[in-house]
Amino acid sequence: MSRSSANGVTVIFVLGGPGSGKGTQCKKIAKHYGFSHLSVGDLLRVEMESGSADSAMIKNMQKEGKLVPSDIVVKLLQRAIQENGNNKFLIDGFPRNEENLSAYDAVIKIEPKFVLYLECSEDVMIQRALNRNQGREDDQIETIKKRVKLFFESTLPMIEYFGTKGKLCKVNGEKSVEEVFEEIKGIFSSHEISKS
Ligand SMILES: Nc1ncnc2c1ncn2[C@@H]1O[C@H](COP(=O)(O)OP(=O)(O)OP(=O)(O)O)[C@@H](O)[C@H]1O
Ligand SMILES: Nc1ccn([C@@H]2O[C@H](COP(=O)(O)O)[C@@H](O)[C@H]2O)c(=O)n1
Ligand SMILES: [Mg+2]
Repeated sequence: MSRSSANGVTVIFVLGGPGSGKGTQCKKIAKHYGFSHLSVGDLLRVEMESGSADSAMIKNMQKEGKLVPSDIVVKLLQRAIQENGNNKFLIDGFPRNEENLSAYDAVIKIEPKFVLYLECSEDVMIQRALNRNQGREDDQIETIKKRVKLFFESTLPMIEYFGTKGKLCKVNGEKSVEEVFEEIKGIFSSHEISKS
């Protein structure tokens, strides 16, 4: 039995390419529905700045647009969930590939209620990431292109896998922020998740 049904913890995976709006929408969902937003990219950035043994490796992987080994990512995620008093989590930017999902299933084991996918074209992703202006070292054109390529090669097949399991909820991420959020509210309502 999944832990979600065993102890009432709700997890939603939020996926999409770089710049598709995951962070933007997660902040709105968190505020509206009382979820805790765990951005795996942000957890890695915090770990990188902590000066831990993995700092240099994480910095290098992010700069190169590559994925950090799943055991490290899942440990950070597990700690973030355990330290948080909430029982409702949006996991943003995870799982990115099959290895991520296997490590999650082995350690955290909370079946996601559904997977929210923000679909965007490559051109829109690239323009948004380039214009983001948040000082991210990986928001420069060469790295963005690598991240987009990795998304199509490794993450999209995962997203399609969730579709075969009946877990996938896709929204048009190219609409305005408010229009995307309206679509998301419809999805939450159909899963009987109400405003906190
Ligand atoms: N629907 C939208 N329309 C226009 N701009 C948007 C929309 N959603 C997000 N943005 C803008 O696009 C940029 C990227 O958004 P965001 O940081 O939410 O993407 P992300 O999916 O979290 O990307 P990453 O995977 O790189 O962290 C930000 O500058 C944000 O303000
Ligand atoms: N599951 C993950 C998620 C992220 N990373 C690394 O962090 C970078 C930024 O991630 P965003 O979700 O904020 O875009 C990403 O390019 C990877 O280097 C990861 O390794 N594994
Ligand atoms: Mg983000």
